[in-house]
Amino acid sequence: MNEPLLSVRDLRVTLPGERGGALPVVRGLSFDVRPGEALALIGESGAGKSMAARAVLGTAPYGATVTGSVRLGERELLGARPRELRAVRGSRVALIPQDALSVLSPVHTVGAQLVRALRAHGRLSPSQARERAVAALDRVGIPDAARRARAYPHEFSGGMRQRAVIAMATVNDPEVVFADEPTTALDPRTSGIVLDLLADLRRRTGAALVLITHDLAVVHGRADRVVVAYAGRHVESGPAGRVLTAPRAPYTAGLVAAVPAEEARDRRLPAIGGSPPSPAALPQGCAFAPRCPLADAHCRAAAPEPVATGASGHLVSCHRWQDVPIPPHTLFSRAAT
Ligand SMILES: Nc1ncnc2c1ncn2[C@@H]1O[C@H](COP(=O)(O)OP(=O)(O)OP(=O)(O)O)[C@@H](O)[C@H]1O
Repeated sequence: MNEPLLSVRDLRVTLPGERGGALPVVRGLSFDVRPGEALALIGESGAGKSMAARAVLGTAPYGATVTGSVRLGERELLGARPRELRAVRGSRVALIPQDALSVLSPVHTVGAQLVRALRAHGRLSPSQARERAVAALDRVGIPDAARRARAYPHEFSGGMRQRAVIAMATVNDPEVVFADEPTTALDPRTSGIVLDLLADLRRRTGAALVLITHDLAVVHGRADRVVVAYAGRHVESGPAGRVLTAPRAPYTAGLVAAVPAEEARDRRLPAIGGSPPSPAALPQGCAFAPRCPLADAHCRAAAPEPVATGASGHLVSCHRWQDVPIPPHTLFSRAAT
């Protein structure tokens, strides 16, 4: 098995809350990213996925407390000097943020912005940088790249702008690319094109991809491994084929059950009732217990730690994982009736 390229251990992010309180938004998340793999980080809105990615890249918001360990190869990134982090960011680890379009400045041409990103990390002459910028646009499928490099972002369509943002993130050939909900602003057809593009770039450059999403439909066939998070904690992780077809955590089972099967699109989808807790009002014990059909007194008292299910690399954080039925979606269809 490949050694991890990026190793995140017991990552905790606490934000300052109103009136001096503290909001624990990431609460001890651990995961590895292996060279060249596609890892999906899944969970509903508010699970702490974006905050975890920002903490890994050293861009957590002002006032956040970040603890744990983020190792890139031999290098510890948590606590590294800002200069050192800036050198790593963009060149070895890159983020396509959720509000990706804000990455592009409206007052500079797309090409000029790519040239700037290239020259920030490499010793390139202006003409070499221009050539690489055009190649980066070409690589993400922007037609007539040399001409389009001279255009401003507002002259691009939504799908083309998203491609330009991907070109910005990957222009320095990073080893790991985090893509945070890369398709939320796009129509289904453009979403498919952008996801295929990310997969294609991964194959061509050998970069690992961390796909952050709340949408399991996006993950199917596009991830080697998955990590499911809830209220800032690990729920389940392992090979995608295993976790998505035989989930052992009730929460994952609920997410899987809510994805329409190709052959049964008109079937009423069972959904997990309720909504995730606010970081300001986390329940005691397992944070999912208030929504879980299997929760018992032990679940409400003690938060579960990850345990191995026995299947290779498959971990689950649930006291009741052995009681999750097969097929798992019956857990929520039963609860819904
Ligand atoms: N700047 C901030 N100040 C205070 N709370 C924040 C801030 N940013 C995020 N949060 C809170 O932190 C928690 C985790 O947010 P995060 O954006 O990481 O979730 P997520 O899983 O990525 O979901 P989404 O896809 O909706 O962004 C949420 O409860 C959110 O309200």
